[in-house]
Amino acid sequence: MATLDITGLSKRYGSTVGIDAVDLDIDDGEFFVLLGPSGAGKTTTLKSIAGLIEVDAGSVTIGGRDMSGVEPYERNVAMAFESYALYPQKSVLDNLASPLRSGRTGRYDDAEQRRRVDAVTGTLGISHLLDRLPKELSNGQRQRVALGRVLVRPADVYLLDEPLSHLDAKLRSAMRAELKQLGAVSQTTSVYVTHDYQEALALGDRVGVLRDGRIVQVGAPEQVWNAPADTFVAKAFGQPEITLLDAVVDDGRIHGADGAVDVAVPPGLAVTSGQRVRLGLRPRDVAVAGAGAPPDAAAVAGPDADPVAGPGAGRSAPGELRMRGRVGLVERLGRLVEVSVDVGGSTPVIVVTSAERAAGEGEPVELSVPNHQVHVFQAGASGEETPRIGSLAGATDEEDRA
Ligand SMILES: Nc1ncnc2c1ncn2[C@@H]1O[C@H](COP(=O)(O)OP(=O)(O)OP(=O)(O)O)[C@@H](O)[C@H]1O
Repeated sequence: MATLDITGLSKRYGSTVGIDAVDLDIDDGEFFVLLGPSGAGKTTTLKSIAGLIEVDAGSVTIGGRDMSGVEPYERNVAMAFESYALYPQKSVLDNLASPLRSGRTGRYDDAEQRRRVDAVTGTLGISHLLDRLPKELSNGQRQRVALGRVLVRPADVYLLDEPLSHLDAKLRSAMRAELKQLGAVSQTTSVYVTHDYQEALALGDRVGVLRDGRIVQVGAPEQVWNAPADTFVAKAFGQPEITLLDAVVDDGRIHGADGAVDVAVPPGLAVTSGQRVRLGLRPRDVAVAGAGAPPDAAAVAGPDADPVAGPGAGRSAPGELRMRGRVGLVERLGRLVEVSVDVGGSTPVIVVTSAERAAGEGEPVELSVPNHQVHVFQAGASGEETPRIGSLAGATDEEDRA
């Protein structure tokens, strides 16, 4: 059990930035997830903590002890790599027990060894494989044995690098649910690397998002989900990606998507007249109010409004943003469908909805999004990531940013 503090950690490989001034304070017993795309610096961070690479600057402190100059095997960290290293000539049981037999991390009699091995193999679903050799295992089974080898022995910190990446989706989600329940994991400070946002949200006590070697945001899963620090984080969480609509602030209102969006600036949102912004709408937060006239169209848009007038601003009900549009592409995703709705402007709004609620291609629809789920970001050049300013929920805006 130990805290893990990382300060100003930097590592270059020639001219390539591995990590750049990474700071993290991880609590004793915390399960911390590092999320980022390929090449973001996740593995470099883990290897730096383990002492497997020499960093250019910064420090790693485990349990209050500075690790500068401390050899990897003296750091009392256990690391599981995505590429699993197992002894090819040893059985699964012997592979799992070998960290307990080395004597480096304490002495365990046969009964204790067996108890520890049983605890991890039960959770990892590999109890029936104990007599096999690594070459007699599938990749997913091999990966679980490699993870078991790490978790079988007590350590101050577990470093887990995409340890479930070779499992199919179903097994992976079952396994991640159980992984955190495992006594050793729940009690040990752990850093878990993934590029799968669902895994990060499901597992992390907190999540740190890495981009180009830098930490962009650290927070509890609901914080990074509800208040992404910038468009990069917003895009990293959610599939399909968040839609970003260009808009502009004018005379106390936000106008966008060629008139489809017209909404008052909520109190507390720090924007000024003339400022360009981006409105972020997550596909699962957007509801299709109905094809053609929604049942409550008269109440929402007034008796004179034409609900099938095509793209244009729906009058927003209190608490939500409404937009009219026309359905473009409809793509089935099993029970759900992904619908692309042209609301005017150059960017379609992507909606994920149930097949029953989806309108057909070409049909007019009205979309609605709760105001607190409409994220407002600064505008930027194409491809540029920009910070979040807040949301359209005036009342909860301060809370969102806290
Ligand atoms: N040994 C090395 N030599 C040169 N460049 C390296 C080396 N290891 C990593 N890099 C570079 O450093 C950057 C960060 O790599 P790192 O492996 O930490 O990323 P990652 O987030 O773990 O990626 P992935 O998800 O693909 O494993 C990348 O640009 C990578 O190409």
